[in-house]
Amino acid sequence: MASPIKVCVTGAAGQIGYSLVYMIGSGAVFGADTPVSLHLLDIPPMMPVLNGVCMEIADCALPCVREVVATDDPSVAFKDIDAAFLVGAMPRKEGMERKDLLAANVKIFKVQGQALDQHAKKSVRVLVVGNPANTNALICSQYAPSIPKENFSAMTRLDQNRAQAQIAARLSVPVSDVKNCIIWGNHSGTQFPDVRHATVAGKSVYDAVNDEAWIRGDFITLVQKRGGAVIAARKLSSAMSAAKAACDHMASWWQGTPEGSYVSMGVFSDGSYGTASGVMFSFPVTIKDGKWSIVQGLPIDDFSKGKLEVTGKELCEERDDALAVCSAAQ
Ligand SMILES: NC(=O)c1ccc[n+]([C@@H]2O[C@H](COP(=O)([O-])OP(=O)(O)OC[C@H]3O[C@@H](n4cnc5c(N)ncnc54)[C@H](O)[C@@H]3O)[C@@H](O)[C@H]2O)c1
Ligand SMILES: O=C(O)CC[C@H](O)C(=O)O
Repeated sequence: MASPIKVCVTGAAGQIGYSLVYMIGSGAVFGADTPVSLHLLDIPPMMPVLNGVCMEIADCALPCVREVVATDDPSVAFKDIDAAFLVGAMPRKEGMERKDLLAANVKIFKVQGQALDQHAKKSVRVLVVGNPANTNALICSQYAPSIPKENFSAMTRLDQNRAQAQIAARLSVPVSDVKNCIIWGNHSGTQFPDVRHATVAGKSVYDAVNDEAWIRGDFITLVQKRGGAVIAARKLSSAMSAAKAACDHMASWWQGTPEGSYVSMGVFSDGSYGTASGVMFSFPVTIKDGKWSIVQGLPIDDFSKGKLEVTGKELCEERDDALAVCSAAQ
């Protein structure tokens, strides 16, 4: 076995953390032959709970787990790490607005950006899960200027998984047959789940579904509102599916995308497809040797263009609000 890679999970005592640390420890992300050193961060009042999580990790007897570091100190948690899952943040509860969440959470990502800048490897790959994920990833990157901005990403893989699962259910096929559903823009109610270029067992999803009104209507709304529907049902934010998606995202980033497949990731926008630049916009990407590239040249019709504009506008507004919160906090 190679030497362990250092993987940090923040919010490790929380709901998503509980599923995520097991999945990482089981080898599902970095490979069954890759040993990991788990760096688990949470806030001081959660240390007893985190201690219980550590006990359970030990009791899982996972061959990949070589070391567990549990701490409330970001300088310890981020020391020389290769990969970070930034989950630690407040989830939205029923009745809470997105703006309330932004004000509460964005400051965490400023502080963690600064800590990553000082303590992590410059090659660290950072996945932001905590909401508002795209804008938190932007702020984190902004406060970590010594780390390339390409090393920061936001999670929209849960939305992609949700979209692919809905298409599979509609067509009564295994979800593994459905590929290349795209999530454009923000991980929010303005995201654009797009199946124009998706395939089912190699054929066009659009043709197989053969119902444009559904694809442009109920399907989009269902995916956009799925997180809220889970909160309404569970009285808690999605956790198992979020942890699975975080693993899928990091596994794609680490291991690359298969030929002909792409995945959706919130990444620093260069203005591709006429989108807002300077925000973390979710695009279809391919990944090779640890580097993502935005898939270029997909035809975009007027309907899609309108959707890209709406979600891009929201991301610009969130960025401006977040920067105001961060400068007020100085
Ligand atoms: N991007 C997505 O698709 C997606 C999906 C689901 C949930 N989320 C978001 O993930 C976040 C976590 O959700 P959860 O259900 O696990 O919440 P949770 O409340 O169960 O757990 C969050 C954990 O983060 C910890 N925490 C808070 N501030 C911290 C800090 N500064 N440093 C380290 N840890 C800190 C808390 O103590 C808690 O243990 C929320 O913001 C939620 O909205 C995102
Ligand atoms: O707060 C929300 O509405 C969504 C929570 C989470 O990001 C999800 O998608 O399940």
